[in-house]
Parts: sequence; C-alpha cells; structure tokens
Amino acid sequence: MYSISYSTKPMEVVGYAHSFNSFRHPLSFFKFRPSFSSTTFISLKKQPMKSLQVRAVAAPAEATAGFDEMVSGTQRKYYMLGGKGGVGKTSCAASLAVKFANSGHPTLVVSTDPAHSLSDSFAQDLTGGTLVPVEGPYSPLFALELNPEKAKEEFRSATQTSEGSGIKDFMDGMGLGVFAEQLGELKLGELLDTPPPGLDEAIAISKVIQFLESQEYNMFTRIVFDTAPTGHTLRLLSLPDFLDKSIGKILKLRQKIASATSAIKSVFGQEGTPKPDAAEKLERLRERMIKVRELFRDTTSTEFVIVTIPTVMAISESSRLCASLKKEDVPVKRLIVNQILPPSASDCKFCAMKRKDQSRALDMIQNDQELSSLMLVQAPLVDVEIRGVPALQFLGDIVWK
Ligand SMILES: Nc1ncnc2c1ncn2[C@@H]1O[C@H](COP(=O)(O)OP(=O)(O)OP(=O)(O)O)[C@@H](O)[C@H]1O
Repeated sequence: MYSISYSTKPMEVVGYAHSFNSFRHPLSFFKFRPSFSSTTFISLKKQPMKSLQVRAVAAPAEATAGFDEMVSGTQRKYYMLGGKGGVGKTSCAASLAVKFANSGHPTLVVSTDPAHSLSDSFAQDLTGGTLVPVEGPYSPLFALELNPEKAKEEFRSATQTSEGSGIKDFMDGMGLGVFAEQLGELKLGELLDTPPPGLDEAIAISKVIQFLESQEYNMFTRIVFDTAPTGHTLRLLSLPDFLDKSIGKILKLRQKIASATSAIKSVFGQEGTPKPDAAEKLERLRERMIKVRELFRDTTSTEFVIVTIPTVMAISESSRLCASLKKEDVPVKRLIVNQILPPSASDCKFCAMKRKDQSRALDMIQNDQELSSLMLVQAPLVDVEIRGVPALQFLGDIVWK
C-alpha cells in the first residue's frame, strides 16, 4: 500500500524488504517499523541528519490535505491545530511544522497547551519559554513552549495592587472603588481573582503575535500552533470578546468619572488616586486580546485544523468544536482523522472489530452536518511512537500531501 523511501542524493540502495517488521536506521536513534507496508523499498546513504528525507511515495487515492495550497506563497500564515485530548494534535502540528520547514518556509511551532508535549514530540528540550532551534529540517525551524503559569502571573500582576488582590483592590487602584458593586454584573471580580480557563492560552497567543511583529522575527512565514484540548480552545475563542467588553466598560467608566475623581482628590488629598499603571496594563491586555480575536478570524492568513480519531466520542466532540469555530467565524476547512487502522489482508478478531468501529465512526463524519463539508484527511495508525524529526518527517509525508 505504502512505499517508503529514505531519499538519498545520489540514491544508494541498501535494502529492499517485503513486510518487514523492524528496521534500525544507521543513525540508530530512529527505529522505524511501518507495519502497514506490504512492500517496502528502503534506500539509505550515510549523511548528516539534516539531509535525511523520509518519503511516503504512494498514497491512498482519497487522502490529500491540499498541502500545495498550504505551502504556497511567502506571506505569513498561521495554522492552529486543535481537538480532543490525546488524538495526535502535537504529532500533527510538529509534523506540519517540519514539512513546512523542509519545503523552504522558516517556521515556528508554538505550544500553548498547558500540558506541553512538543519537547517529547521533537525528542528535544524545548522548555523555558524561549525560541529553541530544532535540528534537522532544511529551513530554520524553531519551537516554543509557552509557560501558561507565567502568562497567568502576568495577568494577575496587571490587575492587582501591591496591597492585595481582587476586585476591590483593583477598583481602588483604578480610583473606582465606589463603583465596584455597580460592576458586579460584569463578574469582573471572578475574572480577576480566578482567571478563566483559556486566558492563559489567549495571553500566550497574544505574546507570540507581539514578538512576531518585531523585525527580528520577520523571517517566519509559517506559524503552527499546537493548542490545548477542545474545551480550552472553545473558551479561548469567546474570551477576547468577553474581556474586551469587561475591560472596555471599566476603562470607559474610568474615563467618565475622571473629572469626578479629581474633584474628590482635591477634597480628600491623594485618597483614591487612580494608578495609571494598572489602567495602562489593562488597556494593553485588552488590545492584545483584540489582536488574538482578529487573528483567529482572519481568513487570509489563518486556518484552524481539527484533529480527531475515528471514535464516536472524538467525532462528536469535533463536530461541536467545528460548530463553535464556525459560529465564531474562525476559518476551518480541514479535518484530520488520525490513527486509522492500516489496511490488512488478515485481521485478527480484535482488529476486525476495531476496523468496523472505525468505519462506523468515519461514516458518522460523512453524515455530520458540521464535519461533512470539511476536507477529510486520513492518517494511519503507525506501529511506532512518533518521536524525533525523522519520525515527524515520516508522519508529515503521510498526512500533509
Ligand atoms: N498516527 C499515529 N500513529 C501512531 N501513534 C500516534 C499517531 N498519532 C499520534 N500518535 C501517538 O499518540 C500519542 C499522543 O499523541 P499527541 O501527543 O500528538 O496527542 P495530543 O492530542 O497532542 O495529546 P494531548 O492532548 O495530551 O496534548 C503519542 O504517543 C503519539 O506518538
């Protein structure tokens, strides 16, 4: 079904195998066992990893991700990959990033999932919240794992005073203490004391947008986001609007009573003096959230790719995610169905059952109002863990065609 070739320049054929189970690469870090291969052709040449290419040269006719369109053009494009936990978001995001970089795009892959697994996926330490170069691809590939705790801290520091935390202190700091109760219906107290889920991710994404605006990072033409599981993403989508409204109302109110405050100040001295710093920080946060919202909805530069697996539960969740994305006007056109059992001539009982289950789930997609219109990309379950750049190249060449 698949024919796998390790490309060489010039090609040096060192092996040819039928249905082999295990093959150890001479660079020894990559054990590759494509069990779905009935006939496998291997060619190798000892050369630095940078020039190692893993190619799936024959593909199932129905599966194409429209990679040509994804890779065309040098203007910057953002791809956000999201879906239910554990379906393979990170593997698909990392493999897409590797493929972009191998296709000539200086690429940045960012994890905004609080439970990062990019480091595991690339088999490289990417922690620390800074850009780390990934060894292997032709063009520069950098990875970034953003620390959501840090983002939350930043939010807290923008909304708390030195005396304490919470809505009362914050409003006092803004010179709006007396209005704190009136703003109750905005639930701002809750927002400030316990930042809502999704806020850390929104701040993380806004940070990326921020530094990508600087000249230093102009070179990146493809940005791939490995986002947090569905629930988080859904909250993230509605968050900018919510924050914008809340913060917007606060700042408007603050402006309105600025003159009243100065009158109070003249009577009570410095009591109740607004702290411009808090207002400025909040205003900046609001602007950043607006940018996140705009980025998510920009059809010319952004696409949200849903990753799922062929189970009823995962597909139901993907359908809900898709509906929410559409409702929020987030561009979505591709659905990756990952971990599909590869074809086999002789199924065991377990595999036969599993295959039936999967085909039922795939039928569900065809009949789903939200998902049926998406470009369906099927990715096989491979019998080796997708870890490290060569493995990601291999997966990328199967998925992103
Ligand atoms: N097509 C595949 N074939 C075999 N294994 C796969 C495939 N896709 C992903 N995996 C494996 O499944 C596991 C989970 O994948 P991954 O970390 O990419 O999922 P995730 O959706 O990002 O998870 P989380 O929600 O926990 O971040 C990993 O061990 C990965 O190697």
